[in-house]
Amino acid sequence: MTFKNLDTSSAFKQLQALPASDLKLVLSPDRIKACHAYAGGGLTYHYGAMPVAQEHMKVLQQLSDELSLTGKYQALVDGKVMNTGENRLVLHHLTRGQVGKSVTADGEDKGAFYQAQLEKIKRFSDQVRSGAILGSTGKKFSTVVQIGIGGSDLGPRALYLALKGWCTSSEIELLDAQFISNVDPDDAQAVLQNLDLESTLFILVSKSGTTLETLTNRDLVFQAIAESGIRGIDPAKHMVAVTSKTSPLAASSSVLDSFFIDDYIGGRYSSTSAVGAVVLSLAFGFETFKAFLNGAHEADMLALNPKVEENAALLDALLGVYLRNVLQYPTTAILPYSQALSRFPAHLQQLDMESNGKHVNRDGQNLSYPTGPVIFGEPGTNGQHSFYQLLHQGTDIVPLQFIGFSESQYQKDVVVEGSTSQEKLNANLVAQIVAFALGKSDGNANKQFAGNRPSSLLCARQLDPKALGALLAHYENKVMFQGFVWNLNSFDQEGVQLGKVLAAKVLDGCKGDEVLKAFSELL
Ligand SMILES: O=P(O)(O)OC[C@H]1O[C@](O)(CO)[C@@H](O)[C@@H]1O
Repeated sequence: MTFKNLDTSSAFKQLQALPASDLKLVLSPDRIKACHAYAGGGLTYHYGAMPVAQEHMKVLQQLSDELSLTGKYQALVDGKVMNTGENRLVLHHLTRGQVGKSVTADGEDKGAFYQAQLEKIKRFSDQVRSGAILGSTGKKFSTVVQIGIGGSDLGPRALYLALKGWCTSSEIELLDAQFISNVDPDDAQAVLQNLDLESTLFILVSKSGTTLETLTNRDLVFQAIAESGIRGIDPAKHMVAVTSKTSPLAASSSVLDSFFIDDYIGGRYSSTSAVGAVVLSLAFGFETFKAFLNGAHEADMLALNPKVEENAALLDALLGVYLRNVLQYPTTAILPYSQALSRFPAHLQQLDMESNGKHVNRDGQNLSYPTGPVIFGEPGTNGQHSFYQLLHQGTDIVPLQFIGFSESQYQKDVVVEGSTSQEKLNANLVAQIVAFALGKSDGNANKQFAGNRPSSLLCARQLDPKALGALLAHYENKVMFQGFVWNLNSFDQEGVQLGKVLAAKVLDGCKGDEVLKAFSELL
């Protein structure tokens, strides 16, 4: 398999020569109906409002073939070392099903290892939810609190919020889930002050077992339990750990139980491993979590298809490359028209920017072309009343990714002025796509909308566990394919180390560093 930089690709040179399609001329009902690809879990990717024509699609297929994008995905799931920076396999797909060959590493079958952890999580969550496992003072657990940061927080938190409404309306018994991530002591305090500690189970999540924020928050929790004055409460019976077998946390005796991941699951790709499985199975029950995994696995299987027009994640990735590297747009907005996805853009920020925010290729050589875009987003319609002004009339063009659903989760609605709230929500979504694409001419320049602002849409009937699993996997696979196109390693994160090292130096008295000292005296 050959790895080469994007600027050495002949298909990429052809792509650069193709002018963008003028959306104001090409957007039509036929085009909207024709331009879509199934993404799994009932989710469909629509790209009619992207500035590309049949010639672009032909060249994107050539680019995909020339760079062996699906071949690289196949190699990844077959167990080739794709995290070159850390010399590790990349196995998060295996946490939701077998996509490639069986993979053996560290003397064990990795599929069997993830499956065994999942079965252990099923047994544990069933026992907690049924009351077979109780808190140390005999109370049933009603709240779970995840303590973790980055990938040990953002994905599970976003997914919990995404499915809470669906589970409630499906009459699934819920355990309340809360999250503590920031080392700001006010984050932990805001959660701790409202808890009934006797009926709370804490989930300490750190793959490395060394993340200072997480260990500090664990100690704040232990301190709160010690200071609670509750007779007979045993902190060790109120905490479980999710970590890797090689981490310092693995041997801890101060937890009720431990669940394991390994070095082949990157933090930001860990939502489908024990990192997400424990909290989501406890909160919603294992069956809901399993349905979510099935949605993700379906998307993973679809992503193997070498035909670009039939592979939603690959197509989304390649269209993103066209926007980033040919049209030179530096930003992408993620706009879910679903309140349940309120934290999903925050998860995608880590997924995309920690993966592809790189300036060297997988061999450590400087790249001469732009890589991962800046990602930001908010749920519509709230965003419309905030930053959409710049999106419509600002000097930069920001490509947009809309996410929408025909039906709400709670299915409780009201008709006001002839339409339900869900109809109003989706009317806004549709209106925005068209407003961005077609614009509006006006004699008054202040009221002029230039149009030609590209967008895509991921939509399904309802945000249920399968659709959510497919949505998550769609983005993971998109980011992976873009990393292949840019010839970088999407699976390490050296860029977050320097700040950690300097913070430790500050805590250690700055060690003679005058610049650090001057700044530290400000606070
Ligand atoms: O699970 P851990 O080892 O505590 O790491 C937390 C997070 O820290 C990071 O390494 C970056 O700071 C993320 O990639 C990761 O998700």
